[in-house]
Amino acid sequence: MAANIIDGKAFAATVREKVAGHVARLKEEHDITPGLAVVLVGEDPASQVYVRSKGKQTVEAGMNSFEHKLDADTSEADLLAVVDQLNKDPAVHGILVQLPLPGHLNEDLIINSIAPEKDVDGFHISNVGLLGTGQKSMVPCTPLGCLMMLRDYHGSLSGMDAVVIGRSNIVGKPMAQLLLGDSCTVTIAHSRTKDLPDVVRRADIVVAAVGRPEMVPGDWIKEGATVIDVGINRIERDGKNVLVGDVDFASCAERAGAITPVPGGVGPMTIACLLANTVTACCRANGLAEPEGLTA
Ligand SMILES: NC(=O)C1=CN([C@@H]2O[C@H](COP(=O)(O)OP(=O)(O)OC[C@H]3O[C@@H](n4cnc5c(N)ncnc54)[C@H](OP(=O)(O)O)[C@@H]3O)[C@@H](O)[C@H]2O)C=CC1
Ligand SMILES: Nc1nc(=O)c2c([nH]1)NC[C@@H]1CN(c3ccc(C(=O)N[C@@H](CCC(=O)O)C(=O)O)cc3)C=[N+]21
Repeated sequence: MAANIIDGKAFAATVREKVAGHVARLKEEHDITPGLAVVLVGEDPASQVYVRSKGKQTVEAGMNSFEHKLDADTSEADLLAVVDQLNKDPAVHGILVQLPLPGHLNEDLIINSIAPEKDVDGFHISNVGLLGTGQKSMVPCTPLGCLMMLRDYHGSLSGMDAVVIGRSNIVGKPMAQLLLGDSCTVTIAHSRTKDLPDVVRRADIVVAAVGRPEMVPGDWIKEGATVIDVGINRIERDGKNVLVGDVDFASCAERAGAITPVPGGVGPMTIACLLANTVTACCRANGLAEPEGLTA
């Protein structure tokens, strides 16, 4: 079987269009412009690329973008002060602190200092708890983007067997919560999982979020399964720098029913969902009805 390619890039463009529509309506009817603040500590080149692309797309959607670039040796107290200032700023509806942070900074402490209602990454413990108990929260962008593509492709996910490979707080765990919320039977696999190939072979839905280039080969994939590749790995191939996912695309596409490519799959959806979360946060902050179809 040759898999259907799930075009995350095109899907993300439709999400951004919806976002832009809501932004225009907020301006026209309420004189409100949603604002997203991104805090980048240090000069990690990949982070800089991502932050730039996010800022550009925020402005293209009609929103305000605020960028705070801090030195790699910024103290915890100084970073907390920046977050505090953004928490208090009424023009800022969403705050994202780019991860990973330099080693001397306590990530949990910093993330939990963000006002939960402005935490558009959905990483604050309050949002994690709300998501885990099925209450209204801010939903992490990458898992939300994956869920949107899965729902769009399958309609209902109810009763499907899903395997999430990876148990990080930013991707694996919230992804598993969302799939559970949609009534999948969910398995979370990780580096200590016994017989990963066997676990993956049972899955109707495979979400790979490992950070190991092309780790999942096609012969682990059940015929007709849906494969969502979250991995973003820069490797050198034939003397060139290329971007590959956590699954071996060519062999997985031979067996899967549908698969997301890298680049052009989950990545663009992540940024689109960040914009969507910012609009959602802005509506909630102003007591306005939330846009439909932009949250989980
Ligand atoms: N497209 C996008 O928008 C985004 C992409 N990413 C990408 O997704 C990938 C995962 O990111 P993230 O969750 O932050 O990564 P982490 O490094 O935080 O987590 C990786 C997970 O994979 C597990 N793992 C590692 N090796 C194996 C193995 N051999 N078999 C099974 N499981 C294994 C680890 O297990 P254990 O817990 O036991 O160590 C861990 O739970 C990366 O490539 C990252 O770049 C991340 C965020 C957004
Ligand atoms: N607080 C925080 N929130 C995040 O959401 C967050 C983060 N920190 N740190 C880093 C990871 C990674 N991440 C990506 C987003 C988009 C692409 C993306 O758009 N990728 C393009 C390719 C881009 C390229 O060519 O490099 C694609 O897959 O098509 C990739 C990776 C968000 N992250």
